[in-house]
Amino acid sequence: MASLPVIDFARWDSGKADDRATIARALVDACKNVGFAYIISTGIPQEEVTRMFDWTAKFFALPEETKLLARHPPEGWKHRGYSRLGAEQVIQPKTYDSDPSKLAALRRAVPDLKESIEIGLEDPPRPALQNLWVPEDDIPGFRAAAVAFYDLCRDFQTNKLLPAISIGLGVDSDYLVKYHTYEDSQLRLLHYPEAPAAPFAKGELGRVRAHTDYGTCTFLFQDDVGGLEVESASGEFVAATPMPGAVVFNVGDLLMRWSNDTLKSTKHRVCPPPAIESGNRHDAFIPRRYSIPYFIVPDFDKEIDCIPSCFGPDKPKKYEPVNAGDYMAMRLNGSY
Ligand SMILES: O=C(O)CCC(=O)C(=O)O
Ligand SMILES: [Fe+2]
Repeated sequence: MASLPVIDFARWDSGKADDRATIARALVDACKNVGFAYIISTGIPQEEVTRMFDWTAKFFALPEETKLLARHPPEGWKHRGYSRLGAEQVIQPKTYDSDPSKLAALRRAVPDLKESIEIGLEDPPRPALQNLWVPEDDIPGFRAAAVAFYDLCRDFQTNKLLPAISIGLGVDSDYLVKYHTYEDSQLRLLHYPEAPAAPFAKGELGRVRAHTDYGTCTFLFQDDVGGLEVESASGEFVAATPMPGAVVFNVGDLLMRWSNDTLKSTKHRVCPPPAIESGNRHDAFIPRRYSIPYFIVPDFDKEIDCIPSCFGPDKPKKYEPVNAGDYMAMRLNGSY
């Protein structure tokens, strides 16, 4: 049995209200009870996913100095471009009010060994969020392929996923879509390199430490290596084993707040898979892994106040309204 609920979007395309309501209910139940699900039949063709993994491998195989031509800016909120090994450290502080040196100490604690490139909308309204690309000649076709894949993800976001969550919460089907109109959402290509196993076994290095995602929600493509784990209600981490053809979906902190804690943003982490013994030639090593998450984030100028169906006389609002951009900047700036 799958470790997470499986939500099948196949019948969404029938266009019938009752088919859509059934999917919406199952998805929102998963968001309330688990905060995570596998989604199948997204409509994103599997050949395109495979092709994007091929591009991902090709991109990370470029020399470091080439990748650094698209270097991520030092400010975490300008979340575009290439972060080399160690540049970004996902942290989960109890509070963000504390002094910056405490955040820096958390980032250093058990460094995550990964590199990534963040891709957003081409020609965004805010120049600070312009995509950063390596020169076309260094990897011809990569930019067009990444932009086309971003558009496939955005299409699933706008025409299926956000409407389903809205319907499941009992608000208009375009309620959430209206907050995500000019796209601060971001596609991330991630590479966890092959590495000697010993520092991982000793706890000196990790892949991604336990955290919750920041924004509205995330869906993720993973290869067949494994390592993603999701915290269960009893506090144990359970493997989100790769399921061919499925994306792993999860609720982010902003949607949890927005829904007055009706929907759950659940902790997850990436652990190294079992080490591979390679005979006498080398020490044991952990295999490389690629993953491709797509983070759905509201337009930065939108005010996020409790979703109307999520509060009432017996369920008062728990949170003040917050500006989406201020909220995301607080979280993203802590990671760099
Ligand atoms: O690579 C993965 O499977 C998960 C990555 C993740 O949780 C994140 O980037 O927020
Ligand atoms: Fe995450």
